[in-house]
Amino acid sequence: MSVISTITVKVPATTANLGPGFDCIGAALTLYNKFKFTHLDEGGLIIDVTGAEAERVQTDESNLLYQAFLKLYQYIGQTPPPVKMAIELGVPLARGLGSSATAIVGGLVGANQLAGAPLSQLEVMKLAIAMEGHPDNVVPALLGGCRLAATSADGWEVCDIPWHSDIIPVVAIPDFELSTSEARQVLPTEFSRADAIFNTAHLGLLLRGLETGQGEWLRAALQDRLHQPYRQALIPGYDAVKGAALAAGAYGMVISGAGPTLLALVDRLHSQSVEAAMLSAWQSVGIIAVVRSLSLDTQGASYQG
Ligand SMILES: Nc1ncnc2c1ncn2[C@@H]1O[C@H](COP(=O)(O)OP(=O)(O)O)[C@@H](O)[C@H]1O
Ligand SMILES: N[C@@H](CCOP(=O)(O)O)C(=O)O
Repeated sequence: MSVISTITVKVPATTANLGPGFDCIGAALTLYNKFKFTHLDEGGLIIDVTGAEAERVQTDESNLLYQAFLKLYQYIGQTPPPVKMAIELGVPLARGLGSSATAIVGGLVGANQLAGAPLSQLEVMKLAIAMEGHPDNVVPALLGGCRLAATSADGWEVCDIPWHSDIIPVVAIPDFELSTSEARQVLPTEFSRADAIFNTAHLGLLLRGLETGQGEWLRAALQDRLHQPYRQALIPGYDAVKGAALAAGAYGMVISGAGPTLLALVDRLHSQSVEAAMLSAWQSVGIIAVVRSLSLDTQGASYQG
């Protein structure tokens, strides 16, 4: 068996929703999965996974990275080549940090490069959104930064949301999983006019708060009535961790994506005290967590080889 070509794709974790922006806004974070694709001259599919919780990732054709790889070849009307995929996990699985989006974006970008780049970045983005079912993880995972996606007559309009450099995202990642599909099942399908207005107003305020770093706007903006009230019960310790983050000086705390990771937005001065407070609040209810201050990834998916 010999190697025809290789490509390595690095994709950032993402935090979706940011409170009031359910299913439309997300930000790429400085935490990464790496995917190495080796195009072989013969054979079928080989998947090798390393990193924490590697044993939890499927190594057959049901693997999401491979499903995305396949999707691109189907889209361009070609047979996928024999391939070895080496997955280096840096993004924890099913924690609300967009691990599935890394696999979807990684598989599509890797396949596109191995196939000689037949698709534009916009076409890859559309395929990724269709696979994930919502844009708020895959768009920032592909493009980097904080991104808002809205449907348009032609598909999607995506815009870059300015993020003030003083705003630090602190993620508190507990040692239990919550699948996104499970956390979507608890959501109502209809909302009151008051709740729709509440979220519209708070998302508008959030965009200005992120851009300016204005503390009062951020403090008021990080509220939501579309998903968090229904998901909090799935996250033991939610109230304790939120209380601790706010008392330590965070602007606010929200569920990262569908959870269970909790995300605090904090100014530089308070990031260490907020980290410590969130960690000890979770410990106090018997949950082991990893808490980290991260930065915004501005590059999105990148590749070499
Ligand atoms: N690096 C990866 N390679 C292959 N599949 C992955 C990878 N990361 C995540 N997945 C798949 O996505 C699932 C988690 O998706 P999801 O429940 O949406 O959580 P998350 O919030 O992390 O995106 C995993 O159980 C696994 O099936
Ligand atoms: N808008 C989605 C985001 C899911 O993010 P994930 O990181 O948990 O996959 C939702 O809230 O369901």
